[in-house]
Formats: sequence, C-alpha cells, structure tokens
Amino acid sequence: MTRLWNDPADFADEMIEGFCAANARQVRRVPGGVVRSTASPRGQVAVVVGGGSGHYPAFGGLVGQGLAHGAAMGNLFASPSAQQVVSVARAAENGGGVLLAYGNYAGDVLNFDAAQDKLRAEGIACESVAVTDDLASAGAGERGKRRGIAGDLAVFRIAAAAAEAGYGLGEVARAARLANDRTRSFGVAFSGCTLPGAEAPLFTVPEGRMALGLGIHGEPGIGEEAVPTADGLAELLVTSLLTELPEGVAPQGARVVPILNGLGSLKYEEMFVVYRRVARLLEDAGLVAVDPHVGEYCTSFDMAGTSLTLFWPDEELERLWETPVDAPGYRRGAVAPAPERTDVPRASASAAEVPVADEASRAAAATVRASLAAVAAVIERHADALGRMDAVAGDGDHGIGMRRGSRAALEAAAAAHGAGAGAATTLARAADAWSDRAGGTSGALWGVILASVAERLGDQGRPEARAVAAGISAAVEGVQAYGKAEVGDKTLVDALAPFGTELARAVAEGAALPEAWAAAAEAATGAAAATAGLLPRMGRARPHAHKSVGTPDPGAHSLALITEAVANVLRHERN
Ligand SMILES: Nc1ncnc2c1ncn2[C@@H]1O[C@H](COP(=O)(O)OP(=O)(O)O)[C@@H](O)[C@H]1O
Ligand SMILES: O=C(COP(=O)(O)O)[C@@H](O)CO
Repeated sequence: MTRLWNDPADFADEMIEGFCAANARQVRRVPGGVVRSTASPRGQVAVVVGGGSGHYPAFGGLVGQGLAHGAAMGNLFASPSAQQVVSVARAAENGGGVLLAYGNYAGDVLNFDAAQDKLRAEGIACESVAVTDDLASAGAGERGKRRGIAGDLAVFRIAAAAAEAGYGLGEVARAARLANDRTRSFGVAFSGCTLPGAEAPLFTVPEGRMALGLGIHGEPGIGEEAVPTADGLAELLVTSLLTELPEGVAPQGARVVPILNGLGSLKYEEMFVVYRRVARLLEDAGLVAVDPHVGEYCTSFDMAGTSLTLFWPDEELERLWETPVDAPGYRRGAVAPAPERTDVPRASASAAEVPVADEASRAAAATVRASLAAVAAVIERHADALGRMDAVAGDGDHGIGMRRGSRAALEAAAAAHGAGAGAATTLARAADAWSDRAGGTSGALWGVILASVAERLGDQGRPEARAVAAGISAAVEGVQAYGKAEVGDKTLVDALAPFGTELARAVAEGAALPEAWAAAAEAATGAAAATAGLLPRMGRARPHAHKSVGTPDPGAHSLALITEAVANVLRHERN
C-alpha cells in the first residue's frame, strides 16, 4: 500500500522535486527529469536513461558519476514523453552524442524513438538500446519482444562505463547491446503494488501463493504456485535462468554477476537467505560469481517480490564493470570528486507568443477549450474505472495518464485562448501539453490526434465541418503510422477508425458538425464496446492476451468517452 501522497496526479513531480532536494550533490533537475550536477569531460558520450516513475532507484537514482548522465523521468509506470527525453538529452549532451537506454515497453519505444529522431534532426548524434532481459515476457525466439526489468542496471552501467572510458558513440552502443545480449532476469511476486491514491492493488496474489514471471508493474504473471522455501525459490530462479545461457557463454567456469533485486517491500534479510542458496547453486553449476548484488535496483512501488538477474560479462565487459559509481541510489568503489557543473539549464522555456487570429477563429477556440474542459471532466469521473480496466491485462495506469494529459491539455488551451489564440493554436498547444505531461503510449497518441486536427483548423475563420473531418482522418493515419496498430489489434484505433469513417461519411452527406460528430461518437462507442471480444496484439496487454477477453480495450473506451463528451459540447453550443 502506498500511503503518503498529496494529489495523486502530482505524485511523480513532487517525488522528483524531493529527490533532487535530497541529492543535490549528484543530480540537478531539468525539464523532463534530472542530469548530473557534476561536470563530465568535454566530448564524453552522454548516457541518458529513462522510464516511468515508481521504480526507484531506476531511473533518476542511477544518475551520477560512473553511471547515467541524465534520466528522463516519466509519470507513474508510464514512459516519459518524447519532449521530456529530448529536454534531458539536450541538457546532458556534452559534445560526444547521446546514447538513450531504457526498458523495452511500447510507450518507451514510441517516445524514445521519436526523441532520437528529433535529436538527430537537431544535429545531435544519437543511438538507442532497449533492454530486454525478462525471460518471462516472451520466448527465446522473440528476445526483441522481451521487456526490461532489473537487467537495466547491467546495461546502463556498461554503457556509462564505456562512455567514461572514452569510447565513441558507436562503441558505447555496441558495448551496451552486448551487455543486453548477455543479461537475463526472472522474477516472482507475493503481492501486488498499489499506485498512490488507488483503492486497491493492481493485482493480488492469493495468500500462500506466488506469481511467476512478474515484471516491474502490475502486469499479471505467467503462472502461479505455492510459495516455496527460500531455498526452493533460489532453485526456481537459478534453474529458470540457467536454461537459457546467452550465446558465447560456456557453462563450466563462466563468470557471472548475480543481481538479486527486491521489488519494493521484500526484506533485505529475506533476500540474503535466498542469496545464500543462489551462491551455492551457482558454485555447484561450476560458475564463478563476480561482484554479487543483493538489494533494490529496479522496484515496482510496494510490490512484494524479487527477481534474479544473471549478467555474463566477457573480459571487456568485466573490465568496464569495475568502473566506480557515485549515484544517489547506487554506489560502487571510490569515485574521484568532479567539479560542479555550472551550465545546466534550470528553468523551462517561457510560453511562446500566440499567432494572430481573427474573431471567428477565436470563437472556435472557445469551443475547443470548452470541449477540452468536458474531456478533462469525463476522464476525471472515469479515471479509476479506466485504471481497473487497464489492470486486467496491462499496468493499470491508463486512468492516471489520461487524467494528467487531459488536465494539462485544458490548462494549455485555456492559457492560449486567454492570450487571444485561434482554434489551431489553442488545440496545438493542448496537443503538446497532453503528450508532454501524460507520457506513455496513450499520451504520445493523443498528442498525435489533437495535433492532426489542429493542423486543419487554422487561426483564421470558423473551421468548417469538412476541415474537422479531414483532421480526424489525418489523426487516424497519424496514429497508425506512429503506433503501427491495425483495426482489430484491440487498441484505440478500433474506436478511432470507425469514428473517422462515420464523421467523414456524415459530413460528406451534408450533416452539420454537431449531428455528424454525434453519429460518429455513437459508432466509436459501439466499436469500443466490441473490443471486449478481441485478443490484444499490441502494447502492454499483448503478453496477457487471453486475460483481456471480455474487457474492452481501455484506450478505445476512453476515446469513446471523449467523443461523447465533445458531442455534448457541440450539441449544447448549437442550441
Ligand atoms: N501501438 C498502439 N497503437 C495504438 N494504440 C495503442 C498502441 N499500443 C497501445 N495502445 C493504446 O494505449 C492504451 C494504453 O494506454 P496507457 O495505459 O495510457 O499507456 P501505457 O500502455 O504506455 O501505459 C491501450 O489500451 C491501447 O488503446
Ligand atoms: O511502464 C513503463 C513504460 O511503459 P509504457 O508502455 O509507457 O506503459 C515504465 O514504467 C518503464 O519505463
């Protein structure tokens, strides 16, 4: 149970503020996350890690000399937005290019890839590595689909050590990929975690039972069995990991770094009892344990559970592994003090001026603002239910992300409209704010949806129904181009596509916007409900596809709620 918070929607921000206040010697806050507060040699590759919040010391706690140069810190259990990653990478970049390293989750991949494109377009050399250590999340034949859990530490450390050793960007990326190829993890949990403000844990495990193959969120495991003894658990973890040795690792005499990771509320003492047996089993298997780790490296709020990671260094990786580290959440060896960095941007950019708009467009901007107020209100009412729906096969954060995104969009729209902006600028500002504040998969996609519509509205004249329908068609295309989901994959595309088709049809037949929108919203609502019967093929729910049958896709459901809320605003404005 997470017990202490103010407003749950502000939890991640307030946590970061306190974390930086407590660790000013090593980290400094920048928009989107943190960077080292110490200076690094000019030309050194900057390693920027990141992911959702709720995993301390991942990700901000792993920033400091010898480890990451910066961390993009997203909302709870949701990837940082592309804007956050870009902002942290710009602040961390030091003339040697940037390596982005993160766990392989749909939201992270979307946002870090978009950030990489943007950084490259700005002339900053950039490479990426997505960590894929979790055995339980996909078979050996699909290693690229596996998610990243505590193996993050091994990959991040090697990348950072390679940067400290003066490797160029390509070589840092090569070393990090090699470390990823040589890292495997497997985890179990005895109870689920509860997000701040939530009434119930994301999942529960019956008393006396243990869920196998848990990740670092609320995703369901791949099996369940009675809680074994500490020795029994050690045997299960070691046996599972030794069934899949990385290529190039010979079982006899191999050197291995074991990392026994606590997921949030398992006692260190319990983990030491487990590790006692892990150490013996590795020895019995003819392996040499190097620099064993027992502690918390990548947690899942208050989840009671543990994972074992085996990192198999070759000579080069073992040499890099010896690099000393001084980060708030992780220390190793003795680091020579470095001077304080003096050139870190502290404040976020001030709001840009709004382009000139005529009266008709400003009136349309008022409708945009009213629509976003209705969107924020409907999401507020359904946030908990959306989270529960997402927890059936996903990570339970859909309500939190949508709440943060829709609130931020409304604030940005109100500010723009208040400053005299037209419809396009008002909605474009809302789009940026939504994706930036919400992060995750749906945050990125809602940014695309709103931005696509904004582009068709213009800041002069009242937008016609045809422009709105064209904007929604562009949104369907944009979301599919970005997220690669097809109709039938059980995503928000299943509601957005019929919404777009129906809107275009009704408008083409001459209906006014309120009527056309209402008909399209009805189509979206029906299509969202029908997703209950589908098997998910994309996103977080994919590994637990069968569990989600009978429950609609949360992203499709929230999209339908939003279209209905906007239909009400348009209907009301007409009357
Ligand atoms: N590739 C994709 N294309 C379109 N929509 C997607 C895709 N992946 C996931 N989604 C949508 O995102 C929703 C989950 O959103 P959310 O929980 O906020 O993000 P995250 O999974 O990053 O935590 C899903 O219910 C689904 O509708
Ligand atoms: O969950 C995380 C990001 O994945 P999403 O796909 O955005 O849910 C995060 O906690 C790990 O980076």
